Amino acid sequence: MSSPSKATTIPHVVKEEVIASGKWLKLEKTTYVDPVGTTRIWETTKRTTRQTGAADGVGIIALLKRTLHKDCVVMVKQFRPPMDCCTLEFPAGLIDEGESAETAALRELKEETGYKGEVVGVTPVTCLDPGLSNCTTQIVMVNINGDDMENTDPTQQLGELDLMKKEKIVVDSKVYIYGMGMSQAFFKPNELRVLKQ
Ligand SMILES: Nc1nc(=O)[nH]c2c1ncn2[C@H]1C[C@H](O)[C@@H](COP(=O)(O)OP(=O)(O)O)O1
Repeated sequence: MSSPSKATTIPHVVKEEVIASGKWLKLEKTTYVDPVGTTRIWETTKRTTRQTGAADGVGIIALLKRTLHKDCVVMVKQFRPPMDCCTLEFPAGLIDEGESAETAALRELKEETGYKGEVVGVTPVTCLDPGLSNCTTQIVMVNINGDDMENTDPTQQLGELDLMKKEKIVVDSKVYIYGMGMSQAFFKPNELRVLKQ
């Protein structure tokens, strides 16, 4: 006997109301219709800085390439006020108005690490924490020629917050997942065929 079928509908947002707003973020009450046709409420955070048509920011996977060295993935350790500790992250930042993801990536990489890079790839717009926020990012792949004179003694241009010292470090989930993917591809490539391609 087949089970009674539930009515299905295309889920969609009906209304977005701002509950609180600051300089960088706002909290909204999102009224939406779920897949079975029930009207519900979701609490949503959004950035106030979003530019039309673009992702909010970029994340940068930068490979430092030097003669006679293994390639290194460049990461940044910085104090993050919402976490009240330092985090280990890929270099990242918000896209400025009128800026492309590629330009933002090279600018942020220079600011946060001192390295001058070359873009070799960029993802489509991806979401970051969709149960919490509509925040989006594009991941930009960058190569750094570490033999270039410009990249032999890189100097960071960090803000005040980045220089604060704290012991505890939380690893960004993107870094962790990247590490697990690399580990899987290297040590157990046959267990997940998609990683072999
Ligand atoms: N949620 C935020 N709250 C703040 O009080 N300030 C914030 C938020 N998000 C961004 N910013 C400020 C902090 C920096 O001065 C600029 C640039 O940020 P971004 O490009 O994201 O750089 P990183 O923080 O290094 O990723 O905006």
